[in-house]
Amino acid sequence: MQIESTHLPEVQIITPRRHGDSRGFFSESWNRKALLGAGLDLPEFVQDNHSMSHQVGTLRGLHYQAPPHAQGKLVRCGRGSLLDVAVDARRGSPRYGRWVAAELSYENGRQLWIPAGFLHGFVTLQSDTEVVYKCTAHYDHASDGSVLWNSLGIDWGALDPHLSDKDRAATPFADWRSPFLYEDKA
Ligand SMILES: Cc1cn([C@H]2C[C@H](O)[C@@H](COP(=O)(O)OP(=O)(O)O[C@H]3O[C@@H](C)C(=O)[C@@H](O)[C@H]3O)O2)c(=O)[nH]c1=O
Repeated sequence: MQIESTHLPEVQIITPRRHGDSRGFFSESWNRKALLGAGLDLPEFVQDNHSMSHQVGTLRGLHYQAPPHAQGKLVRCGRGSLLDVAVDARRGSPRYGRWVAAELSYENGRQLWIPAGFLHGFVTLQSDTEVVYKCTAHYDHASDGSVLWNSLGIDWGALDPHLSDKDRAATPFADWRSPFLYEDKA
């Protein structure tokens, strides 16, 4: 397992080892003990999600659930590829509004760890891309929110993405009052 930091210190890229043989490969896609041993203290996961997007350029995001239902997410790709994006949305954070993007694909096996307090979204780079992710809180419809995908200067590589009605009508980042607060642990 390999752990890479990004320029947002709380967001990390985890790449589990793949044991390949003539049949294909085997991989431990989630191993709490191994991640704890590597210094990553991920909270308990309570829900797994799986989505599939037909079109290249399908964009889902930028999503969050407000506290007390805020979710941390461990995201990976089951089929195809995507650009996965996390945005620091904690008011008072020195990195408020900064974002990181990582390409996750079936081939590269990378996972992105996105803690609570960050917006999450992705755009698909291949047709029929499947995204699978573990969440630290259950879905709560009333706490669910979306920030407008193109209001942060993120380079999505797609100018006219396929969006849900909810995401098309989302609030621009500058007009949005984040429900997240930065707690400096230092
Ligand atoms: C997210 C979610 C949705 N749903 C339902 C609500 C709705 O009828 C249908 C589709 O929901 P959405 O349009 O919100 O799906 P989607 O746009 O894929 O939303 C997801 O996007 C990514 C980027 C995330 O980070 C996720 O947390 C989630 O917000 O599924 C659940 O039942 N449970 C869930 O956990």
